[in-house]
Amino acid sequence: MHDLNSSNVSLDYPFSLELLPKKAYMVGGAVRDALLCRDAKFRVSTRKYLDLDFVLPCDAVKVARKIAKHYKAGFVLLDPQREIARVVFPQATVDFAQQSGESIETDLHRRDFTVNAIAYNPHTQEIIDPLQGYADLERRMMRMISPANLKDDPLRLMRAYRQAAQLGFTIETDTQTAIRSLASHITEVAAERVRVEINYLLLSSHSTPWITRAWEDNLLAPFFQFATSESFAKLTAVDDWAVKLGENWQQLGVKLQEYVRDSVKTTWLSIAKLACLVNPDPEVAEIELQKLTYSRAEIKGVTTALKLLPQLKLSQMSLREQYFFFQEAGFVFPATAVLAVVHDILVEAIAPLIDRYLNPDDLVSHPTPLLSGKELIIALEIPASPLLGKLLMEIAVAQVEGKISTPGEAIAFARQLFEG
Ligand SMILES: Nc1ccn([C@@H]2O[C@H](COP(=O)(O)OP(=O)(O)OP(=O)(O)O)[C@@H](O)[C@H]2O)c(=O)n1
Ligand SMILES: [Mg+2]
Repeated sequence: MHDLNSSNVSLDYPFSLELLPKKAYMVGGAVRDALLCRDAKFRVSTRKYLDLDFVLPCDAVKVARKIAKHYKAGFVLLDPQREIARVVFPQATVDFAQQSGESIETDLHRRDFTVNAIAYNPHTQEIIDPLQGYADLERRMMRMISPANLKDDPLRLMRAYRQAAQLGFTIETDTQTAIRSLASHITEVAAERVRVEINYLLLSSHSTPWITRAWEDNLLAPFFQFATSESFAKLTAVDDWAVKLGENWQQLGVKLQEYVRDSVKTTWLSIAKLACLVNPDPEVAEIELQKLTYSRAEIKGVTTALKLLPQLKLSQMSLREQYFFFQEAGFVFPATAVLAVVHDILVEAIAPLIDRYLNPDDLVSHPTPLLSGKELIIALEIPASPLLGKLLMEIAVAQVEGKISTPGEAIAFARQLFEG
């Protein structure tokens, strides 16, 4: 039998196994990945942060509580009814769940895919694999346990594509057929859970063919009603251009990989991709993304990029226009730049803007105010009002245009505007 210990794979548990009852099983992704890891060529992603799942025949919450207490780790009661609790260590999250059904085999039969339905007893090193998940791991295949299980939790329909993408697997033919026929059930799933899967599928270029297939199999149409096959083709263009721009402007490449929202893994590159899938009208896009429970920062990212795109399509921008462009773009600039080239705007046309953005001393993209609002109030003896904001803005523009460069000149310039 396949033995996790017969290999050079070491499973580092974040707690002592002595605290775990004799009849406890590790299940899910951790077992799957550990078995895959035995053969380095299967290894797709190395994980720093562990996510472990244990199934216990009884007292799951009690055991979790005890372990959390022992290590002063975080404790979250996820589901008191079904007895699921989470213990959060600095380098790992461990879920403890009450076994579903009268045996571990029954529990495994209720899961999503065979490769995720392998249990491992860390005390005895016994592997329980009633659905031949190991054989599917060797074939590198996502195979459903049954269509009924997919229907029980239709998010599993999307998990097939996400995990195939992450693991470099294929989806077995009957499974794919079942997914297609059950696709309409995806709308029964909480939007938040769908969003998490979408985000994983937007995260890397490996996933692009898989999100495209998920769309072709009708899993995404309810969420991106305006998307077409061209929209999905653009995702590949985003991946390719991100690499090309990153070669030319390394810092831009780095920024595109930065997270907008860490816990659920949205990068600026994902923002550019989302902008390809939603309606190009920012107001409509906003509604689509709200329904998918994207955060305000994520929605702002997409709508800002969409709003700025038409400006980049125009020829030469004046310094004044560039100043306002950067004011609006802010952090969203890298995503906007990628979106622009994907929409056939020439790299040469936006290169000067990229150079400005990456130069911290550039006044157009990173203005350093000559005067504060307070200083202007004192100098001109005017009250705080919207006019003040306008004057400060005109000072900034005049500075960008090289008309003024000292606080004194700024005051004189503002006085002239104010009095004239
Ligand atoms: N909708 C779901 C979610 C999870 N599971 C089961 O619960 C396990 C753990 O779930 P999760 O941590 O979400 O996924 P993993 O498969 O572990 O994948 P990863 O953590 O790598 O994303 C899965 O392997 C699977 O057995 C399931 O059957 N149906
Ligand atoms: Mg997991």
